[in-house]
Amino acid sequence: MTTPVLSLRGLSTRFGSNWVHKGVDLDIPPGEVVSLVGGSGSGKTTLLRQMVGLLTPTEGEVRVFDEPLFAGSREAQRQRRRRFAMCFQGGALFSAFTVYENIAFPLREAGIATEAEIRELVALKLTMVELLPSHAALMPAELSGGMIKRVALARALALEPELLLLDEPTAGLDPTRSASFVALIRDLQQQLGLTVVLVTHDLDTLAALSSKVAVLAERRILAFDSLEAVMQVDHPFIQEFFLSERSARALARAQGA
Ligand SMILES: Nc1ncnc2c1ncn2[C@@H]1O[C@H](COP(=O)(O)OP(=O)(O)OP(=O)(O)O)[C@@H](O)[C@H]1O
Repeated sequence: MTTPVLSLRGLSTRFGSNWVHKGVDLDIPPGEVVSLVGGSGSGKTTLLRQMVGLLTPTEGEVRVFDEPLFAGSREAQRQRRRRFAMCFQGGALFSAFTVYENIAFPLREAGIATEAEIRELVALKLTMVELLPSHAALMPAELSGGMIKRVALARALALEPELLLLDEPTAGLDPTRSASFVALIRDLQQQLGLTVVLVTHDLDTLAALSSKVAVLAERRILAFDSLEAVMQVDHPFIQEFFLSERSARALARAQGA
């Protein structure tokens, strides 16, 4: 069996007396695009934050690239950290930095490139996300919602990660901008051979991107399979989420695309 890029093993999360996750197990093989869905408050964002080490689960283990997330020396952890990146909902750009400085930030922090190389890499990433060289000088406050997401994606791709995590990548975008951002993610995923985990409420995004869907319900991963297979699972959340009239329309649109 292929070694998973990301594994969650017996992961449980408690906030005060509230258990959000209880025994979450999930293995994500390389090259998959996995959409994580679940009801509001089911703990999707929390799980994403645990996957990148921003939060520590109460119990259980997160493994990336076949090693515990926090295994080894500080340097080993830094090396591992460079192999994955997360795009936060809303972009989380540094508001006092230009677009250029935002994208250059991870490269500077990693200390692996000269200023001339950084200039070249930033230009390359801007092209990758279909922005113009002139956008480099803009401040985040001067950007549209779609541009913010593209800059956040360029910054996440700066160190050429193998694993990309996206929290609600199309939230707040109108349908046209959402479709074009989804197409960009799909193209980059294929070009770069990325493994992607995304949290989304948006069925158009889910249907257009996912090779697999993981359903978080009853505090665990209730189903993990292709969209078609997951839709067959007889569970109230799944039936409501995928088989409502609105969902059927979105899925039909995606299949016709
Ligand atoms: N730092 C925290 N302290 C206490 N409770 C928290 C904390 N972070 C999250 N929670 C709680 O954990 C639960 C899961 O939150 P989370 O944001 O992960 O859910 P979600 O599935 O992403 O929700 P949504 O779809 O509404 O964004 C919620 O009940 C939330 O209130």
